[in-house]
Amino acid sequence: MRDKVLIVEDQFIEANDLQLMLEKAGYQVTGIARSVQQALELIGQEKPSLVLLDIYLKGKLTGIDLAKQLREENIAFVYLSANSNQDVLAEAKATQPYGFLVKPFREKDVLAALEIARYRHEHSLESNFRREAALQKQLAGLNTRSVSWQDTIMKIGMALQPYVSFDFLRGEFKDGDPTRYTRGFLRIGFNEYQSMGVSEFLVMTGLSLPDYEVLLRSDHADPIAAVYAGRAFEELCSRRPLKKVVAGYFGMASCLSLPLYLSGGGTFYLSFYSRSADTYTGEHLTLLNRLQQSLAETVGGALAIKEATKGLETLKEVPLASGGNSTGISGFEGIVGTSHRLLNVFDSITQVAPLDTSVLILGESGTGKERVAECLHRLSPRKMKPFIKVNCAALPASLIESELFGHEKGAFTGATDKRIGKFEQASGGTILLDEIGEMPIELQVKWLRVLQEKEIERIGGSAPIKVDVRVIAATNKDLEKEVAEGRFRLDLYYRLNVFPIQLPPLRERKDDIPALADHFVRYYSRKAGKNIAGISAGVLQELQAYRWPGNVRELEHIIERSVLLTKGDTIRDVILPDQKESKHAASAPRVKTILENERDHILEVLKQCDGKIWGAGGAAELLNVPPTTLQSKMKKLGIRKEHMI
Ligand SMILES: Nc1ncnc2c1ncn2[C@@H]1O[C@H](COP(=O)(O)OP(=O)(O)OP(=O)(O)O)[C@@H](O)[C@H]1O
Repeated sequence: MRDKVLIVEDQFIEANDLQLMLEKAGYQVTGIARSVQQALELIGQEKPSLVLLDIYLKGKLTGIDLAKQLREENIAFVYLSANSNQDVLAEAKATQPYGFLVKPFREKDVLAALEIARYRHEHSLESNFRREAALQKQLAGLNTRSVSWQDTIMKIGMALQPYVSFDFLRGEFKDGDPTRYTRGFLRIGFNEYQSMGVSEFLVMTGLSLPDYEVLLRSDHADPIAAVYAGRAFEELCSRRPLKKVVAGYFGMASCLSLPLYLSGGGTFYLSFYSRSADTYTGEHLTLLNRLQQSLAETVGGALAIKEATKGLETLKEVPLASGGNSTGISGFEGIVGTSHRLLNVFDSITQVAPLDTSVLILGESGTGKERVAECLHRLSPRKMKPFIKVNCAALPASLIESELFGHEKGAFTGATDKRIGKFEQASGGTILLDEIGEMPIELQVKWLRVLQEKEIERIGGSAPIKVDVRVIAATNKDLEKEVAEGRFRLDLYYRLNVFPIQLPPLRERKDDIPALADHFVRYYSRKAGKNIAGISAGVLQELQAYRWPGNVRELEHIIERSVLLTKGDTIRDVILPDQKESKHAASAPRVKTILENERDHILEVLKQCDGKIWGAGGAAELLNVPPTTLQSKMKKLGIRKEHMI
């Protein structure tokens, strides 16, 4: 069946050119609309599968207004735009388009954009269906019979968390006594929540019961599900002071409210709050609206049980986290931290790990992208199969192809044997393409074919080989910028970007620094055979004030170094790059070279080991390199025995 495309464009000539172009390529054009109004009429008559959408149109409404509606109706759309200002582009991007074409465009750009849009739409639809089915199953399987109503709300919240992420969830039954059936759940770990009834809420927020009751009476809930972010959230808080208390006390920045109409009468409200302003979108509303009935049945059942078993509540309060040192969550081993930004990453991992979808991990260098890729593999049904890593930046362009796809014997000079490429080695498992932004542009087109057709061809091979591999790509580059500058193919970017996971830089999750520092102190202290218990409060303050351009990797190196230099049982001094520069500023304004730093580091370790290189407690062991390597490095760096004392 031919794909149906609607063109929404007020420039007559451009719209006609597009129509000719599309029809020539085999698309069926369902019409040309010059305004949002006209577009809606045409969609009403015949639903297109794709819309090409200009931002500026005739009439008051813009393409961005129409885009919001298209999202709700699940119709894919690609923006056509002349160079617009940043604000308009940001607003357009927030509607999550399936592509962007900047005028003037060539025919092949239009056709490629439509292809990509269709692919992405099918994939997101497919994964949405799978997600929703999984969630429905989980909700239906909730055992609400033997637990209290609070436990039921908590279980619902936990089941929804990967899909509708929240840092605070409030459930309340508004009809009748306002202090009954009200519960808040503050997220304090991946699967840990502090449950609070009205009295705990009052203690925490410092409100008196009479004040609370006054606030409750003026708190008129929404009759339909709604999302509030940015100015709308501020406005909501000014209208509804109870929301303001939650936002102010727990630091929330957006909210999604969902009324559940219970069959036994009355309405139960679920309010999801997030510390990030951009958490909730129309897609969350669509999902929750579809789940509304089953949620209402589950909650209604739980409240009815409560009536029948008054006094039999068994909710176990989850204690507040005591600044734990690791997530302790199975599958996330090795990833330390419980900041809300990191918990959101865990939610995304939980959501996508079991599927076969490609994942693109984005984040600055040292934020833990490789760790996340390992988790995705470990939590997937492919966990018993290989996990193969390829660092695209470390391979010379001439070798990448044979490294990835392998070669036949005699394929080129020097190919004396057949070689199985990394892709085939990962068969049945997962391949991580690290530093994907460095992949040479000539190879990108081959890679695109592999993703599309799931088959590879060895160099010198005569036939393609089918392979079943899940692809995870990672980069610290801004791929959209790379695309704009012609270094990365747009089509490959869209193929990879089906499920992006953005890792926050360490400076945006400083609450994780104490746990990370503690983790590294214990690890390196054990490794060096020392007995260092922790770091002083002053050092911790310095660590929290620093900006961490090198992220967790930099923190790890600094702690490792401090462990080696510390004599007592507590780290009381730490040399951070800025500090080091300013300490040396007066006497030596020159910045040290990497080799000089390496020399200093080796010397410090050698001094600490009294010049011992080999064996237990020797410098080679502490530096985790073979003794022969250390000796040749020392020679190269001009380190001699007399320097060590
Ligand atoms: N949350 C974390 N908990 C514990 N260790 C971490 C965490 N995040 C990163 N690390 C450690 O920091 C170092 C860098 O992590 P990783 O190699 O995964 O980063 P990356 O983002 O892939 O970096 P690059 O872009 O430079 O390849 C590793 O030693 C890793 O173990």
